[in-house]
Amino acid sequence: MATNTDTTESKASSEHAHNTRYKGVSEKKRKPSLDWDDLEERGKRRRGKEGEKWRRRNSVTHLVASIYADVEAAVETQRRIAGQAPILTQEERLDYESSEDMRLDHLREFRLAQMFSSPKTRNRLRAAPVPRGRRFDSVRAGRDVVTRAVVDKWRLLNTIIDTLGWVVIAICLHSANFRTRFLEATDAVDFTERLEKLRLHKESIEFFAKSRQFDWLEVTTEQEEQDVLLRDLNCLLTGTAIPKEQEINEDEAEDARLNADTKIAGFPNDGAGLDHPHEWKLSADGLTAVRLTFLPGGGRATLQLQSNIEHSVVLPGHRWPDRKKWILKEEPRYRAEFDESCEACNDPGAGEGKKWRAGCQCSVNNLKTRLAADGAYFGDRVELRNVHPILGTGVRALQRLPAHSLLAEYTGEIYPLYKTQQRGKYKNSTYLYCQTRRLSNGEIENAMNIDPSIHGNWTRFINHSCRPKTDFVLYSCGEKIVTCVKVRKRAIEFGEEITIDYGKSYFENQGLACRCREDACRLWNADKMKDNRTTLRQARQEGFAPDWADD
Ligand SMILES: C[S@@+](CC[C@H](N)C(=O)[O-])C[C@H]1O[C@@H](n2cnc3c(N)ncnc32)[C@H](O)[C@@H]1O
Repeated sequence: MATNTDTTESKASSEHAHNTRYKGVSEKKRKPSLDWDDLEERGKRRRGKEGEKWRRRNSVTHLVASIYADVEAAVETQRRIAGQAPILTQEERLDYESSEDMRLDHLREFRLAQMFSSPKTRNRLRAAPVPRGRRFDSVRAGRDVVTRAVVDKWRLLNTIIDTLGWVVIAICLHSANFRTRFLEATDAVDFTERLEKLRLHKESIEFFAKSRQFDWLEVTTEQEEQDVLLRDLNCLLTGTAIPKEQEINEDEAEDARLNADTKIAGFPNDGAGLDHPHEWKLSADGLTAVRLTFLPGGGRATLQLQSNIEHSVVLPGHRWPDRKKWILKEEPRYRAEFDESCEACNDPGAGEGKKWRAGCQCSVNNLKTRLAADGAYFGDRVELRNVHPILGTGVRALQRLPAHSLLAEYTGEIYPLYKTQQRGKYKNSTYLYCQTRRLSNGEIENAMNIDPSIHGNWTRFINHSCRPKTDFVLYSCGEKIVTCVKVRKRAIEFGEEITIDYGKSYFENQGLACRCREDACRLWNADKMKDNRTTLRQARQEGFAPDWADD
């Protein structure tokens, strides 16, 4: 995330590089230093004739002219664009697919890949009208000569940059999928449809890239900036991979967070000074990102930052009424007695009764890999965004999340049930989830609270819907039983809000009326107190009463 500190640091380092470059050159003769935001800002600020001139100077045609200075590149580019050679031969494609480049690209192309491969999009494309400015060429297919439309790549590139702006195009260029699709576009409509999707999610793309600190932010001077952009545009036009693409190494990033842990017992991120992308949310208009906070209950409570933790934590010091019965004294979630194997590795554990021991140390990540048919990683590619003035923060999918996939553990602080009856920080948290336990006689009982008010992950921001897209599910995993969020029988598409069913009692206990706006909404007037009850009139005025509702 480009936090304030990051921005200040990158600005400082940018200034340093700028000063080194122009050492001994008078202030007047120095070119101003730029960062990506400035570049974009300058374009926006310039209006009228001056703006027109600026845009022309910075237009892709101008940049592409420089690309053409390199004759070899130009020949190659023209050859490919003119369709005289296939854009990628079968062999080249196979090469690419098995290469390191593809692996590195994978992390960048998360949303584009899904966006581009949606069958819905493809069907709509087929039905789309023929655009103006379409050209044709002929290719031999067996004995036949087939006439097909080809798109003017320059014009297409100009349109893309006009639509997305420099910052977002600079990010998109780092997606191998985006580059391949651009080269493959044989029809302007083909790309226009995709471009529209990109435009709609422009801020999300920028937010995602910035919050993961993609390397295009590291360029320091105007010259370097143009060089990088030219290089990347050249890669786009010639169908080659961007050299030295930055690998976003999730493991390393996670290690950094975990190592800084130890300062405050139990909570991996505290004191780390490193912000996790899911500790930030985008405003409704997508123009700003703010750090997430929570105001705990209790008299002297102060606003606290919400931090991201990968796994739930049971802090020592709580008095657990049934602790005597536990096999592992510090772990209320221990997978004993359940007669269930670990769902990640099938380990059944060994021994009986009080002697029973789990034999594996699997984590929810092992579970995810095991359950995802193709080993894909789900769960991190989401964004937190202000979805509604009343609902507040919600979660949007930034990739297609297949039906039945396990998304993430519902993480938080684990403490005994009675704590919520006490005054102070545990009272009435709106994020509270009650994990259940199956007794040996088969009955289910409420077992413990998971409270992500301060320490949790993105799942705590999932809003309720009476037609939910996910469920809370208990899994046996490693030594424990963990609560996870799992997609229901319909896949969640890119850009959709992820929702879950909180249950009727949640709304009744909170004295809250549901505002999910679903036709099937059953809780639009679930407020607990009669005198605080939402009337049909109110609900209609606010637009969240279902059509069939009767007061
Ligand atoms: C677990 S939090 C979800 C994240 C929350 N929107 C936020 O901004 O932190 C639950 C709270 O979100 C709001 N909320 C979520 N879904 C809702 C719904 N369908 N109707 C009304 N309020 C809802 C309520 O204020 C609820 O107490």
